[in-house]
Amino acid sequence: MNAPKPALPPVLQLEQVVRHRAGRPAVRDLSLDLQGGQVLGLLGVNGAGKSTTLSMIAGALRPDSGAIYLQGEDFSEHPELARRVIGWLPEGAPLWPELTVREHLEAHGRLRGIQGAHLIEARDAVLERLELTDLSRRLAGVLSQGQRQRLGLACALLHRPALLVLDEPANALDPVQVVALRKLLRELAADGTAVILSTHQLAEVTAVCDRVAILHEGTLRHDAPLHADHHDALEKTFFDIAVAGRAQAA
Ligand SMILES: Nc1ncnc2c1ncn2[C@@H]1O[C@H](COP(=O)(O)OP(=O)(O)OP(=O)(O)O)[C@@H](O)[C@H]1O
Repeated sequence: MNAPKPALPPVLQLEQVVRHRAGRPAVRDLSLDLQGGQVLGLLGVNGAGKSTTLSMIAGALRPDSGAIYLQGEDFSEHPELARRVIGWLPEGAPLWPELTVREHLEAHGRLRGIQGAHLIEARDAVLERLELTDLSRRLAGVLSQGQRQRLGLACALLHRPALLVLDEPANALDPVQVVALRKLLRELAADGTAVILSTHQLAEVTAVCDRVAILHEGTLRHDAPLHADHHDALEKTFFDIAVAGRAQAA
């Protein structure tokens, strides 16, 4: 009889993560994990702690306490894991205006140790996937907002990360591109990529996520599976948490 395969560790694991900003708690005691192939929607009102959480996962901010594990390894002991394991689209897709679209992708690839023919192949594949091939020689500084967003996504995807961390990925995309993005995220998940996606658009969450987490004042208030037909239930849960939080604060 074959021995059972050892279970893979979660792609991402947060254990009691705490982070203060400007002396106030921004994320409190946050624990969650994410398996390959899962798409987690992260919701919360303004200031709930979503971007702070994503920045810690991507390695741009350090937790004050608690631990983050990537593929079972302690991130604080192996910060270099971020470059290999994570693709990050920060809020607003920051870019270098004086570099062209293809130069951005080549720079991102080199930072991750991809070179030569592999780099060209990876670059051209994401250019095509994000419908940027015709813009590849254009300077980032003259791209439209939606085109910038797609370039940010292309940079995040270039090295085929196991975990995609996306802050408002549908921002500034036109409706055709929004639908294309949903399809892309579902395809990546089907290939085993874990995705964590922060947004204010409940419709984006119900369209692509199979799980939803809601943060309020830095605390995880809800973490449950989600089905595409549960939009109304999600809206009710979100408003219950947001409105109750406001009433308590008043
Ligand atoms: N650079 C910063 N310096 C000081 N405080 C910050 C900074 N960035 C965020 N904060 C504070 O940390 C808390 C969490 O903010 P965060 O940006 O993580 O929330 P968010 O859920 O992403 O909000 P939004 O939906 O408005 O983008 C807020 O109280 C915010 O004021």
